[in-house]
Amino acid sequence: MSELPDALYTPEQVRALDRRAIEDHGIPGGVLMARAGRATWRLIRQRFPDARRVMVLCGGGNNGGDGYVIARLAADAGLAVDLCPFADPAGLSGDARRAANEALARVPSAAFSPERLAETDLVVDALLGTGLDRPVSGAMADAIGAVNASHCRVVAVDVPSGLSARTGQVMGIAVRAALTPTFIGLKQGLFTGEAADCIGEVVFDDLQVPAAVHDGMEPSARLLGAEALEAGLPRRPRTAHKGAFGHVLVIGGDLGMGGAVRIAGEAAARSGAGLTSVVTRPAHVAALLAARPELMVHGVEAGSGLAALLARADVLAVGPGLGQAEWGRALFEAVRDGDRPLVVDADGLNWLAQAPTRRDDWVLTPHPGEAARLLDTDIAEIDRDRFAAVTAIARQYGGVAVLKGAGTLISDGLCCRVCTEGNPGMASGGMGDALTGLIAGLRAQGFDTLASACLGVQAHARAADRAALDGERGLLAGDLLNALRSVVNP
Ligand SMILES: NC(=O)C1=CN([C@@H]2O[C@H](COP(=O)(O)OP(=O)(O)OC[C@H]3O[C@@H](n4cnc5c(N)ncnc54)[C@H](O)[C@@H]3O)[C@@H](O)[C@H]2O)[C@H](O)CC1
Ligand SMILES: [K+]
Repeated sequence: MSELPDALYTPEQVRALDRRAIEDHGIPGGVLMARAGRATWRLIRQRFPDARRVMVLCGGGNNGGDGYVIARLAADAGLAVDLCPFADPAGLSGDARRAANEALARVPSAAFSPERLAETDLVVDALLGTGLDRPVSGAMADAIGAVNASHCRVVAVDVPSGLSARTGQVMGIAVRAALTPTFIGLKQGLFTGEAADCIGEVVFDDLQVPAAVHDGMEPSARLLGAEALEAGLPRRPRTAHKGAFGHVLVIGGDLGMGGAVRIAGEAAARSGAGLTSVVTRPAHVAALLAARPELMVHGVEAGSGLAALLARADVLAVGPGLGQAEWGRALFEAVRDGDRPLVVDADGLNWLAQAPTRRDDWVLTPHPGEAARLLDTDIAEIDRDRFAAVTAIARQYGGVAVLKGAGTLISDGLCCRVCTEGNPGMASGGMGDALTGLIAGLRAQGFDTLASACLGVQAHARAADRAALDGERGLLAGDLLNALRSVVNP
Protein backbone atom coordinates (compact mmCIF):
# COMPACT_ATOMS: atom_id res chain seq x y z
CA MET A 1 0.00 0.00 0.00
CA SER A 2 1.46 3.38 -0.94
CA GLU A 3 1.17 7.07 -0.02
CA LEU A 4 -2.06 8.70 -1.18
CA PRO A 5 -1.80 10.16 -4.69
CA ASP A 6 -3.48 13.56 -5.09
CA ALA A 7 -5.72 12.58 -8.03
CA LEU A 8 -9.37 11.87 -7.18
CA TYR A 9 -11.92 10.28 -9.50
CA THR A 10 -15.65 9.71 -9.82
CA PRO A 11 -16.88 6.09 -9.56
CA GLU A 12 -17.42 6.07 -13.33
CA GLN A 13 -13.84 7.13 -13.91
CA VAL A 14 -12.56 4.40 -11.60
CA ARG A 15 -14.61 1.83 -13.46
CA ALA A 16 -13.05 3.14 -16.70
CA LEU A 17 -9.59 2.71 -15.13
CA ASP A 18 -10.60 -0.86 -14.27
CA ARG A 19 -11.63 -1.51 -17.85
CA ARG A 20 -8.37 -0.04 -19.19
CA ALA A 21 -6.36 -2.31 -16.90
CA ILE A 22 -8.32 -5.31 -18.19
CA GLU A 23 -8.75 -4.42 -21.85
CA ASP A 24 -5.66 -2.32 -22.63
CA HIS A 25 -3.14 -3.93 -20.31
CA GLY A 26 -4.41 -7.48 -20.31
CA ILE A 27 -4.86 -7.83 -16.57
CA PRO A 28 -7.84 -10.14 -16.05
CA GLY A 29 -10.58 -8.85 -13.73
CA GLY A 30 -10.12 -11.92 -11.58
CA VAL A 31 -6.46 -11.01 -11.09
CA LEU A 32 -7.45 -7.48 -10.04
CA MET A 33 -9.90 -8.97 -7.59
CA ALA A 34 -7.31 -11.39 -6.24
CA ARG A 35 -4.81 -8.53 -5.88
CA ALA A 36 -7.40 -6.36 -4.11
CA GLY A 37 -8.15 -9.22 -1.73
CA ARG A 38 -4.48 -9.95 -1.08
CA ALA A 39 -3.61 -6.28 -0.57
CA THR A 40 -6.43 -5.98 1.97
CA TRP A 41 -5.41 -9.19 3.71
CA ARG A 42 -1.78 -8.01 4.01
CA LEU A 43 -3.03 -4.74 5.51
CA ILE A 44 -5.20 -6.64 7.99
CA ARG A 45 -2.23 -8.74 9.11
CA GLN A 46 -0.07 -5.60 9.51
CA ARG A 47 -2.60 -3.54 11.42
CA PHE A 48 -4.51 -6.24 13.33
CA PRO A 49 -2.00 -9.07 13.94
CA ASP A 50 -3.94 -10.12 17.04
CA ALA A 51 -7.21 -10.79 15.18
CA ARG A 52 -8.28 -14.41 15.61
CA ARG A 53 -11.93 -14.36 14.52
CA VAL A 54 -12.92 -12.41 11.41
CA MET A 55 -16.42 -11.80 10.08
CA VAL A 56 -16.59 -11.10 6.33
CA LEU A 57 -19.77 -9.50 4.96
CA CYS A 58 -20.09 -10.02 1.19
CA GLY A 59 -22.45 -8.18 -1.16
CA GLY A 60 -23.70 -9.10 -4.60
CA GLY A 61 -21.06 -7.45 -6.76
CA ASN A 62 -17.30 -7.31 -7.20
CA ASN A 63 -16.87 -5.62 -3.83
CA GLY A 64 -18.30 -8.84 -2.43
CA GLY A 65 -15.88 -10.71 -4.68
CA ASP A 66 -13.00 -8.98 -2.95
CA GLY A 67 -14.50 -10.11 0.34
CA TYR A 68 -14.58 -13.78 -0.71
CA VAL A 69 -10.89 -13.58 -1.62
CA ILE A 70 -10.14 -12.15 1.83
CA ALA A 71 -12.24 -14.80 3.59
CA ARG A 72 -10.29 -17.58 1.89
CA LEU A 73 -6.94 -16.01 2.73
CA ALA A 74 -7.98 -15.59 6.37
CA ALA A 75 -9.07 -19.23 6.59
CA ASP A 76 -5.83 -20.37 4.93
CA ALA A 77 -3.95 -18.39 7.63
CA GLY A 78 -5.81 -20.34 10.33
CA LEU A 79 -8.22 -17.64 11.52
CA ALA A 80 -11.81 -18.47 12.46
CA VAL A 81 -13.94 -16.97 9.68
CA ASP A 82 -17.65 -16.15 9.67
CA LEU A 83 -18.37 -15.72 5.97
CA CYS A 84 -21.76 -13.96 5.61
CA PRO A 85 -23.13 -13.60 2.06
CA PHE A 86 -25.82 -10.89 1.68
CA ALA A 87 -26.60 -12.05 -1.85
CA ASP A 88 -26.95 -15.61 -3.12
CA PRO A 89 -23.42 -16.61 -4.23
CA ALA A 90 -25.01 -18.63 -7.03
CA GLY A 91 -26.36 -15.35 -8.40
CA LEU A 92 -22.94 -13.68 -8.58
CA SER A 93 -21.37 -13.19 -11.97
CA GLY A 94 -17.91 -13.77 -13.39
CA ASP A 95 -14.94 -13.13 -11.15
CA ALA A 96 -17.01 -12.65 -8.00
CA ARG A 97 -18.69 -15.99 -8.49
CA ARG A 98 -15.37 -17.78 -8.98
CA ALA A 99 -13.99 -16.07 -5.86
CA ALA A 100 -17.11 -17.09 -3.94
CA ASN A 101 -16.89 -20.71 -5.07
CA GLU A 102 -13.24 -20.90 -4.01
CA ALA A 103 -13.97 -19.35 -0.63
CA LEU A 104 -17.07 -21.43 0.08
CA ALA A 105 -15.14 -24.59 -0.74
CA ARG A 106 -12.85 -23.58 2.14
CA VAL A 107 -15.25 -21.81 4.54
CA PRO A 108 -18.95 -22.63 5.00
CA SER A 109 -21.21 -19.60 4.70
CA ALA A 110 -22.96 -18.39 7.85
CA ALA A 111 -26.05 -16.26 8.26
CA PHE A 112 -25.19 -12.87 9.74
CA SER A 113 -25.83 -12.88 13.48
CA PRO A 114 -25.38 -9.72 15.53
CA GLU A 115 -24.69 -11.92 18.54
CA ARG A 116 -21.56 -13.28 16.84
CA LEU A 117 -20.09 -9.78 16.84
CA ALA A 118 -19.37 -10.14 20.56
CA GLU A 119 -16.83 -12.88 19.77
CA THR A 120 -15.51 -11.20 16.59
CA ASP A 121 -12.19 -9.33 16.48
CA LEU A 122 -12.53 -7.79 13.05
CA VAL A 123 -15.27 -7.21 10.48
CA VAL A 124 -14.43 -7.00 6.78
CA ASP A 125 -17.02 -4.88 4.98
CA ALA A 126 -17.26 -6.15 1.41
CA LEU A 127 -20.96 -5.38 0.96
CA LEU A 128 -20.85 -2.44 -1.42
CA GLY A 129 -18.19 -0.42 -3.17
CA THR A 130 -18.38 1.90 -6.15
CA GLY A 131 -21.56 0.19 -7.33
CA LEU A 132 -23.75 1.67 -4.57
CA ASP A 133 -26.72 3.06 -6.45
CA ARG A 134 -29.48 3.43 -3.88
CA PRO A 135 -29.95 3.90 -0.13
CA VAL A 136 -28.99 0.85 1.88
CA SER A 137 -31.99 -0.89 3.45
CA GLY A 138 -33.23 -4.19 4.85
CA ALA A 139 -30.89 -6.88 6.18
CA MET A 140 -27.79 -5.06 4.90
CA ALA A 141 -28.77 -1.87 6.74
CA ASP A 142 -29.54 -3.83 9.91
CA ALA A 143 -26.16 -5.53 9.74
CA ILE A 144 -24.32 -2.25 9.23
CA GLY A 145 -26.17 -0.78 12.19
CA ALA A 146 -25.22 -3.76 14.38
CA VAL A 147 -21.57 -3.63 13.28
CA ASN A 148 -21.35 0.14 13.91
CA ALA A 149 -22.86 -0.40 17.37
CA SER A 150 -20.41 -3.18 18.22
CA HIS A 151 -16.88 -3.03 19.58
CA CYS A 152 -15.53 -4.55 16.38
CA ARG A 153 -12.91 -2.85 14.30
CA VAL A 154 -13.97 -2.63 10.66
CA VAL A 155 -11.96 -2.78 7.45
CA ALA A 156 -14.08 -1.38 4.60
CA VAL A 157 -13.04 -2.75 1.23
CA ASP A 158 -12.59 0.03 -1.35
CA VAL A 159 -15.43 2.24 0.02
CA PRO A 160 -17.29 2.07 3.36
CA SER A 161 -20.58 0.43 2.35
CA GLY A 162 -23.38 2.97 2.18
CA LEU A 163 -21.06 5.92 1.52
CA SER A 164 -21.39 7.40 -1.95
CA ALA A 165 -18.01 7.19 -3.72
CA ARG A 166 -19.13 10.25 -5.72
CA THR A 167 -20.51 12.69 -3.16
CA GLY A 168 -19.36 11.48 0.26
CA GLN A 169 -22.96 11.37 1.40
CA VAL A 170 -24.31 8.51 3.49
CA MET A 171 -27.10 6.73 1.59
CA GLY A 172 -29.38 5.39 4.30
CA ILE A 173 -26.65 4.07 6.57
CA ALA A 174 -22.92 3.58 6.14
CA VAL A 175 -20.17 1.57 7.73
CA ARG A 176 -17.86 3.42 10.14
CA ALA A 177 -14.48 1.88 9.37
CA ALA A 178 -11.08 2.03 11.03
CA LEU A 179 -9.38 1.38 7.71
CA THR A 180 -10.48 1.79 4.08
CA PRO A 181 -8.08 0.12 1.65
CA THR A 182 -8.99 1.47 -1.80
CA PHE A 183 -7.72 0.49 -5.18
CA ILE A 184 -6.39 1.81 -8.50
CA GLY A 185 -7.98 5.26 -8.15
CA LEU A 186 -8.96 7.36 -5.11
CA LYS A 187 -12.71 7.97 -5.15
CA GLN A 188 -13.60 11.66 -4.64
CA GLY A 189 -16.43 10.77 -2.23
CA LEU A 190 -13.94 9.39 0.30
CA PHE A 191 -12.77 12.93 1.16
CA THR A 192 -15.77 15.19 1.62
CA GLY A 193 -19.38 15.31 2.84
CA GLU A 194 -19.93 12.72 5.58
CA ALA A 195 -16.96 10.58 4.59
CA ALA A 196 -14.79 11.71 7.50
CA ASP A 197 -17.09 9.80 9.90
CA CYS A 198 -16.86 6.61 7.82
CA ILE A 199 -13.43 6.12 6.24
CA GLY A 200 -11.08 5.90 9.22
CA GLU A 201 -7.69 5.85 7.48
CA VAL A 202 -7.66 5.55 3.69
CA VAL A 203 -4.85 3.34 2.42
CA PHE A 204 -4.23 3.23 -1.34
CA ASP A 205 -3.02 0.32 -3.45
CA ASP A 206 -2.51 0.54 -7.21
CA LEU A 207 -2.87 -3.27 -7.58
CA GLN A 208 0.33 -3.12 -9.65
CA VAL A 209 -1.68 -1.62 -12.52
CA PRO A 210 0.54 0.39 -14.91
CA ALA A 211 0.37 4.15 -14.29
CA ALA A 212 -0.44 4.45 -18.02
CA VAL A 213 -4.06 3.55 -17.27
CA HIS A 214 -4.39 7.11 -15.91
CA ASP A 215 -3.09 8.69 -19.14
CA GLY A 216 -5.59 11.19 -20.49
CA MET A 217 -7.95 10.68 -17.54
CA GLU A 218 -8.38 14.17 -16.03
CA PRO A 219 -9.00 13.72 -12.28
CA SER A 220 -12.35 15.05 -11.13
CA ALA A 221 -10.62 16.62 -8.12
CA ARG A 222 -7.24 16.76 -6.40
CA LEU A 223 -6.22 16.48 -2.75
CA LEU A 224 -4.35 19.44 -1.29
CA GLY A 225 -1.26 17.54 -0.18
CA ALA A 226 0.39 18.42 3.12
CA GLU A 227 3.44 19.80 1.34
CA ALA A 228 1.42 22.34 -0.68
CA LEU A 229 1.40 24.74 2.26
CA GLU A 230 5.09 24.49 3.03
CA ALA A 231 5.95 24.88 -0.64
CA GLY A 232 3.50 27.76 -1.01
CA LEU A 233 4.59 30.09 1.79
CA PRO A 234 8.09 31.34 0.96
CA ARG A 235 10.38 32.68 3.69
CA ARG A 236 10.65 36.47 3.85
CA PRO A 237 13.78 38.24 2.57
CA ARG A 238 15.83 39.96 5.27
CA THR A 239 15.18 43.25 3.54
CA ALA A 240 11.40 42.79 3.86
CA HIS A 241 9.31 45.90 4.57
CA LYS A 242 5.56 46.04 5.26
CA GLY A 243 4.79 47.83 1.99
CA ALA A 244 5.78 44.67 0.15
CA PHE A 245 3.09 42.55 1.72
CA GLY A 246 -0.06 44.33 0.74
CA HIS A 247 -2.89 46.12 2.47
CA VAL A 248 -6.13 44.32 3.37
CA LEU A 249 -9.36 46.18 4.05
CA VAL A 250 -11.96 44.18 5.99
CA ILE A 251 -15.53 45.49 5.68
CA GLY A 252 -18.29 44.44 8.03
CA GLY A 253 -19.36 44.41 11.65
CA ASP A 254 -22.83 45.86 11.81
CA LEU A 255 -24.12 46.71 15.28
CA GLY A 256 -23.46 43.83 17.65
CA MET A 257 -21.17 42.03 15.19
CA GLY A 258 -17.91 43.88 15.66
CA GLY A 259 -16.20 40.66 16.72
CA ALA A 260 -16.47 39.20 13.22
CA VAL A 261 -14.38 41.94 11.63
CA ARG A 262 -11.94 41.80 14.49
CA ILE A 263 -11.35 38.08 13.85
CA ALA A 264 -11.10 38.60 10.09
CA GLY A 265 -8.74 41.55 10.54
CA GLU A 266 -6.55 39.66 12.98
CA ALA A 267 -6.37 36.66 10.64
CA ALA A 268 -5.28 38.92 7.77
CA ALA A 269 -2.62 40.49 9.95
CA ARG A 270 -1.37 37.11 11.16
CA SER A 271 -1.33 35.79 7.60
CA GLY A 272 1.54 38.18 6.92
CA ALA A 273 -0.29 41.05 5.22
CA GLY A 274 1.73 44.27 5.50
CA LEU A 275 -1.20 46.40 6.69
CA THR A 276 -4.75 45.58 7.74
CA SER A 277 -7.57 48.10 7.99
CA VAL A 278 -11.14 47.60 9.09
CA VAL A 279 -14.27 49.47 8.07
CA THR A 280 -17.12 48.97 10.51
CA ARG A 281 -19.83 50.75 12.46
CA PRO A 282 -18.51 53.82 14.37
CA ALA A 283 -19.78 52.23 17.58
CA HIS A 284 -17.19 49.43 17.31
CA VAL A 285 -14.11 51.56 16.59
CA ALA A 286 -12.87 52.18 20.13
CA ALA A 287 -13.27 48.56 21.23
CA LEU A 288 -11.54 47.23 18.12
CA LEU A 289 -8.61 49.61 18.46
CA ALA A 290 -8.22 48.66 22.10
CA ALA A 291 -8.38 44.95 21.31
CA ARG A 292 -6.10 44.86 18.30
CA PRO A 293 -3.84 47.94 17.99
CA GLU A 294 -2.29 46.42 14.85
CA LEU A 295 -5.55 47.11 13.02
CA MET A 296 -6.37 50.53 11.54
CA VAL A 297 -10.08 50.90 12.27
CA HIS A 298 -12.49 53.33 10.58
CA GLY A 299 -16.09 53.97 11.54
CA VAL A 300 -18.15 54.43 8.40
CA GLU A 301 -21.87 55.01 7.98
CA ALA A 302 -23.41 53.58 4.82
CA GLY A 303 -20.97 54.18 2.02
CA SER A 304 -19.80 57.63 3.09
CA GLY A 305 -16.02 58.11 3.41
CA LEU A 306 -15.32 54.72 1.93
CA ALA A 307 -13.71 55.76 -1.38
CA ALA A 308 -10.43 56.97 0.12
CA LEU A 309 -10.10 53.79 2.20
CA LEU A 310 -10.79 51.60 -0.82
CA ALA A 311 -8.15 53.43 -2.84
CA ARG A 312 -5.48 52.59 -0.27
CA ALA A 313 -6.31 48.85 -0.07
CA ASP A 314 -4.99 46.07 -2.29
CA VAL A 315 -7.57 43.45 -1.35
CA LEU A 316 -11.04 43.74 0.21
CA ALA A 317 -12.68 41.19 2.50
CA VAL A 318 -16.38 41.95 2.67
CA GLY A 319 -18.96 40.08 4.70
CA PRO A 320 -17.95 39.27 8.27
CA GLY A 321 -20.82 40.58 10.41
CA LEU A 322 -22.00 42.72 7.50
CA GLY A 323 -25.63 42.05 8.35
CA GLN A 324 -28.82 42.13 6.30
CA ALA A 325 -29.72 45.76 7.01
CA GLU A 326 -29.42 48.80 4.77
CA TRP A 327 -25.96 49.63 6.15
CA GLY A 328 -24.56 46.30 4.99
CA ARG A 329 -26.23 46.48 1.60
CA ALA A 330 -24.81 49.92 0.87
CA LEU A 331 -21.28 48.85 1.80
CA PHE A 332 -21.50 45.66 -0.24
CA GLU A 333 -22.72 47.49 -3.31
CA ALA A 334 -20.00 50.10 -2.89
CA VAL A 335 -17.31 47.43 -3.28
CA ARG A 336 -18.98 44.77 -5.44
CA ASP A 337 -18.23 46.51 -8.73
CA GLY A 338 -14.93 48.10 -7.70
CA ASP A 339 -11.48 47.28 -9.06
CA ARG A 340 -9.94 45.64 -6.01
CA PRO A 341 -9.79 41.81 -5.67
CA LEU A 342 -12.42 40.66 -3.20
CA VAL A 343 -13.03 37.89 -0.71
CA VAL A 344 -16.78 37.66 -0.12
CA ASP A 345 -18.18 35.78 2.86
CA ALA A 346 -21.23 35.53 5.14
CA ASP A 347 -23.78 38.30 4.53
CA GLY A 348 -21.73 39.56 1.62
CA LEU A 349 -22.71 36.31 -0.10
CA ASN A 350 -26.34 36.81 0.83
CA TRP A 351 -26.28 40.29 -0.74
CA LEU A 352 -24.57 38.79 -3.80
CA ALA A 353 -27.23 36.08 -4.09
CA GLN A 354 -29.92 38.79 -4.21
CA ALA A 355 -28.21 40.51 -7.16
CA PRO A 356 -25.94 37.94 -8.84
CA THR A 357 -22.96 39.20 -10.79
CA ARG A 358 -19.70 37.78 -12.07
CA ARG A 359 -16.03 38.61 -11.47
CA ASP A 360 -12.86 36.66 -12.15
CA ASP A 361 -10.86 38.03 -9.25
CA TRP A 362 -12.91 37.17 -6.22
CA VAL A 363 -13.00 34.27 -3.77
CA LEU A 364 -16.46 33.32 -2.49
CA THR A 365 -16.46 31.32 0.75
CA PRO A 366 -19.97 29.94 1.37
CA HIS A 367 -21.01 27.33 3.86
CA PRO A 368 -23.71 24.97 2.48
CA GLY A 369 -26.57 27.31 3.46
CA GLU A 370 -25.00 30.29 1.69
CA ALA A 371 -24.18 28.04 -1.27
CA ALA A 372 -27.85 27.08 -1.50
CA ARG A 373 -28.82 30.76 -1.65
CA LEU A 374 -26.17 31.48 -4.30
CA LEU A 375 -27.54 28.63 -6.43
CA ASP A 376 -31.16 29.34 -5.51
CA THR A 377 -31.66 25.81 -4.25
CA ASP A 378 -31.76 24.08 -0.86
CA ILE A 379 -29.06 22.63 1.37
CA ALA A 380 -30.15 19.05 0.61
CA GLU A 381 -29.34 19.69 -3.04
CA ILE A 382 -25.93 21.07 -2.12
CA ASP A 383 -25.21 18.04 0.06
CA ARG A 384 -26.39 15.71 -2.70
CA ASP A 385 -23.23 16.57 -4.60
CA ARG A 386 -20.89 19.14 -3.12
CA PHE A 387 -18.40 18.77 -5.98
CA ALA A 388 -21.11 19.74 -8.45
CA ALA A 389 -22.29 22.59 -6.20
CA VAL A 390 -18.91 24.26 -5.69
CA THR A 391 -18.13 23.93 -9.40
CA ALA A 392 -21.53 25.45 -10.29
CA ILE A 393 -20.90 28.45 -8.03
CA ALA A 394 -17.47 29.09 -9.57
CA ARG A 395 -18.90 28.79 -13.07
CA GLN A 396 -21.93 30.98 -12.35
CA TYR A 397 -20.19 33.74 -10.37
CA GLY A 398 -16.62 33.48 -11.68
CA GLY A 399 -13.44 33.52 -9.62
CA VAL A 400 -12.91 30.77 -7.06
CA ALA A 401 -15.54 29.19 -4.83
CA VAL A 402 -14.73 27.62 -1.45
CA LEU A 403 -17.46 25.32 -0.09
CA LYS A 404 -16.70 24.96 3.60
CA GLY A 405 -17.32 21.75 5.51
CA ALA A 406 -15.67 18.45 6.50
CA GLY A 407 -13.41 18.16 3.46
CA THR A 408 -13.61 21.78 2.22
CA LEU A 409 -13.80 22.01 -1.57
CA ILE A 410 -12.18 24.72 -3.65
CA SER A 411 -13.12 25.16 -7.31
CA ASP A 412 -12.07 27.50 -10.10
CA GLY A 413 -14.83 26.01 -12.26
CA LEU A 414 -12.43 23.54 -13.84
CA CYS A 415 -10.97 21.26 -11.16
CA CYS A 416 -11.85 20.86 -7.49
CA ARG A 417 -9.24 20.81 -4.74
CA VAL A 418 -10.04 19.02 -1.49
CA CYS A 419 -8.60 19.94 1.89
CA THR A 420 -8.64 16.95 4.23
CA GLU A 421 -7.15 18.71 7.25
CA GLY A 422 -9.33 20.20 9.98
CA ASN A 423 -11.55 18.84 12.73
CA PRO A 424 -15.12 19.03 14.10
CA GLY A 425 -14.09 21.78 16.52
CA MET A 426 -14.17 24.15 13.55
CA ALA A 427 -17.97 24.06 13.59
CA SER A 428 -18.07 27.16 15.78
CA GLY A 429 -18.59 30.90 15.42
CA GLY A 430 -15.76 32.99 14.02
CA MET A 431 -14.07 30.21 12.06
CA GLY A 432 -15.41 31.55 8.77
CA ASP A 433 -14.37 35.10 9.63
CA ALA A 434 -10.83 33.88 10.25
CA LEU A 435 -10.73 32.07 6.91
CA THR A 436 -11.94 35.19 5.10
CA GLY A 437 -9.19 37.30 6.61
CA LEU A 438 -6.58 34.64 5.96
CA ILE A 439 -7.41 34.31 2.27
CA ALA A 440 -7.48 38.10 1.86
CA GLY A 441 -4.12 38.38 3.64
CA LEU A 442 -2.52 35.83 1.32
CA ARG A 443 -4.08 37.50 -1.72
CA ALA A 444 -2.60 40.82 -0.56
CA GLN A 445 0.84 39.17 -0.46
CA GLY A 446 0.67 38.39 -4.13
CA PHE A 447 -0.81 34.89 -4.29
CA ASP A 448 -3.31 34.62 -7.13
CA THR A 449 -7.02 34.02 -6.60
CA LEU A 450 -6.83 30.20 -6.63
CA ALA A 451 -3.56 29.92 -4.70
CA SER A 452 -4.73 32.29 -1.95
CA ALA A 453 -7.92 30.22 -1.58
CA CYS A 454 -6.10 26.87 -1.46
CA LEU A 455 -3.31 28.04 0.86
CA GLY A 456 -5.80 29.92 3.03
CA VAL A 457 -8.08 26.93 3.44
CA GLN A 458 -5.17 24.64 4.23
CA ALA A 459 -3.48 27.03 6.68
CA HIS A 460 -6.83 27.61 8.39
CA ALA A 461 -7.51 23.87 8.78
CA ARG A 462 -3.98 23.13 9.93
CA ALA A 463 -4.12 25.92 12.52
CA ALA A 464 -7.42 24.46 13.72
CA ASP A 465 -5.80 21.04 14.04
CA ARG A 466 -2.95 22.54 16.05
CA ALA A 467 -5.35 24.49 18.26
CA ALA A 468 -7.75 21.59 18.86
CA LEU A 469 -7.06 19.84 22.12
CA ASP A 470 -9.32 16.87 21.56
CA GLY A 471 -10.73 17.97 18.24
CA GLU A 472 -14.24 17.25 19.36
CA ARG A 473 -15.18 20.46 21.15
CA GLY A 474 -15.96 23.88 19.67
CA LEU A 475 -12.75 25.70 18.89
CA LEU A 476 -12.42 29.36 19.82
CA ALA A 477 -11.40 31.61 16.95
CA GLY A 478 -8.74 33.05 19.21
CA ASP A 479 -7.19 29.61 19.68
CA LEU A 480 -7.03 29.18 15.93
CA LEU A 481 -5.55 32.64 15.43
CA ASN A 482 -2.88 31.93 18.03
CA ALA A 483 -1.97 28.72 16.25
CA LEU A 484 -1.89 30.46 12.88
CA ARG A 485 1.51 32.00 13.42
CA SER A 486 3.25 28.62 13.62
CA VAL A 487 1.44 27.49 10.46
CA VAL A 488 2.04 30.52 8.26
CA ASN A 489 5.66 30.91 9.39
CA PRO A 490 6.89 27.29 9.37
N1 LIG B 1 -10.40 -0.57 -9.56
C1 LIG B 1 -11.03 -0.96 -8.51
O1 LIG B 1 -11.46 -0.12 -7.67
C2 LIG B 1 -11.34 -2.40 -8.33
C3 LIG B 1 -12.59 -2.66 -7.83
N2 LIG B 1 -12.97 -3.88 -7.52
C4 LIG B 1 -14.10 -4.02 -6.65
O2 LIG B 1 -15.26 -3.89 -7.43
C5 LIG B 1 -16.16 -2.99 -6.77
C6 LIG B 1 -17.17 -2.46 -7.75
O3 LIG B 1 -17.91 -3.62 -8.10
P1 LIG B 1 -19.40 -3.47 -8.65
O4 LIG B 1 -19.89 -4.86 -8.86
O5 LIG B 1 -19.41 -2.53 -9.77
O6 LIG B 1 -20.24 -2.77 -7.47
P2 LIG B 1 -20.48 -3.20 -5.97
O7 LIG B 1 -19.73 -4.46 -5.68
O8 LIG B 1 -20.23 -2.00 -5.17
O9 LIG B 1 -22.07 -3.53 -5.86
C7 LIG B 1 -22.86 -3.67 -6.95
C8 LIG B 1 -24.03 -4.54 -6.57
O10 LIG B 1 -24.67 -4.05 -5.40
C9 LIG B 1 -26.03 -3.72 -5.72
N3 LIG B 1 -26.39 -2.54 -4.92
C10 LIG B 1 -26.12 -1.25 -5.19
N4 LIG B 1 -26.62 -0.47 -4.21
C11 LIG B 1 -27.18 -1.31 -3.30
C12 LIG B 1 -27.85 -1.12 -2.07
N5 LIG B 1 -28.03 0.10 -1.55
N6 LIG B 1 -28.34 -2.21 -1.41
C13 LIG B 1 -28.14 -3.44 -1.92
N7 LIG B 1 -27.50 -3.71 -3.09
C14 LIG B 1 -27.04 -2.62 -3.75
C15 LIG B 1 -26.03 -3.48 -7.20
O11 LIG B 1 -27.33 -3.68 -7.69
C16 LIG B 1 -25.05 -4.51 -7.66
O12 LIG B 1 -25.64 -5.77 -7.72
C17 LIG B 1 -15.23 -1.98 -6.19
O13 LIG B 1 -15.81 -1.20 -5.20
C18 LIG B 1 -14.09 -2.87 -5.66
O14 LIG B 1 -14.36 -3.36 -4.38
C19 LIG B 1 -12.25 -5.02 -8.04
O15 LIG B 1 -12.53 -6.19 -7.39
C20 LIG B 1 -10.76 -4.74 -7.92
C21 LIG B 1 -10.39 -3.49 -8.67
K1 LIG C 1 -17.19 -1.95 1.10
